[in-house]
Amino acid sequence: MTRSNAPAYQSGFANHFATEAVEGALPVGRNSPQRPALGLYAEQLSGAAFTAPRDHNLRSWLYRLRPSAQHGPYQPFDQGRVRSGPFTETPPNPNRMRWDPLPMPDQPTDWVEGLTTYGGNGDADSGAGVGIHLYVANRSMVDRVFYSADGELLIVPQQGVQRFVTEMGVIEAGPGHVVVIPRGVRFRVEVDGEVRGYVCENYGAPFRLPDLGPIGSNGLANPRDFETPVAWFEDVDRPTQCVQKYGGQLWATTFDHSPLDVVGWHGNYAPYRYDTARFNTIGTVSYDHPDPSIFTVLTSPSDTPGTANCDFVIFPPRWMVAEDTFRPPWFHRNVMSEFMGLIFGEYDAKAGGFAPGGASLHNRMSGHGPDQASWNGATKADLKPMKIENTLAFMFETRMPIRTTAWAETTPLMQLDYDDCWTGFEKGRVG
Ligand SMILES: O=C(O)Cc1cc(O)ccc1O
Ligand SMILES: [Fe+2]
Repeated sequence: MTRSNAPAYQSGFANHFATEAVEGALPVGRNSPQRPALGLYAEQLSGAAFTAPRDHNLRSWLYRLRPSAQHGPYQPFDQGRVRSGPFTETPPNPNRMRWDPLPMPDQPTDWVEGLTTYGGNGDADSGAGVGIHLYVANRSMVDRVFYSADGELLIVPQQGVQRFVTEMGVIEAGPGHVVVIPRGVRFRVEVDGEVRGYVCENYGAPFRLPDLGPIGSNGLANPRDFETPVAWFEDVDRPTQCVQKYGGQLWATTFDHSPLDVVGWHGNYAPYRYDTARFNTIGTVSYDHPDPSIFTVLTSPSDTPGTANCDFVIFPPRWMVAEDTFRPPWFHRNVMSEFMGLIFGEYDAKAGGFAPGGASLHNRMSGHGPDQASWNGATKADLKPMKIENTLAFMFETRMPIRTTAWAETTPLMQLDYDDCWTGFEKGRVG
């Protein structure tokens, strides 16, 4: 395997970048010259319809050692625990669910082999919904690359440093980072030990920054803090297996070379990472607990204004100063469905049971909120300014209910006693 040097990045969200690993690889003033420099092949990678409005149009031009078209037929590949929308393995289930952390593998396992689908909604073909996966791995992908034709991948590492060696450059990420790999972009994941993380496979509109409304022109995730790698390529003539997810199934073919051979590229369709430590968290400075939409990092809008196909929301370290307020998340029922994960620390609504690497699901209109221990603590707390520290939780919040896979409903990781964290609240006193 070729190891890249320390990755370098370009700053900005969905900028029109131009980057070349070898000087002169990029044509100047045109995209498709009669004979591209250095004998390279020009290829357009479209992430939006050609005719998408300009501010939604996503495409990049890649200049590569060999055309992407140079391969034989794809054959079905072992699905493992990967599933896809439409999710029909189990009937819709309104129950609140929580899972213990996905254990590290006891066999050598790479990122593709360790991918496990918990659930999702919508339908990959129709371009609406999400697939929700966790992954564990303890070895690098070797002579193997992966891509999803079904959706963009929002990856949330939870343990271990991981290198996403993509066609368009190398991204290093660990707990606290998020990585987005656009639909169709091929990559391998290199690891130095055990890693774990979460994936939102977004079948819908690509993630973008949320509007800020009255917040103004700065705040939440600032565009400058998104990092896209510079061009990087390898010139490797060993057979390389390319696994793709297409139409909900895994397929594989073998290239006679590494397809990570893009010498230069330009455009606004590219992978990126974001360090959540840079999130400008906004909250109340008076009273009440605001809706968690103020913590939205990225949103995949649907056709209904303000009603996301998926919002990616984080619960980062922050000051709590609200007066006369129950400060943790309130009890609530939500038309949107909420899948949560924990990167590190403790989540302020759950004093126990929600562990880093675990997950919870609160589907449409299911009652949830603080567990009893958190409620007890927060109702008695002395409301001095207080910092929630050393914690990072997140939520994939989506407009359609989430259906779980058969694996997720039957795994021993499922906490069958989850409901108990809300039993035993004393009745209100009216008499
Ligand atoms: O359910 C959860 O813990 C997520 C959540 C957090 C919050 O602060 C408000 C609403 C909400 O759904
Ligand atoms: Fe919630």
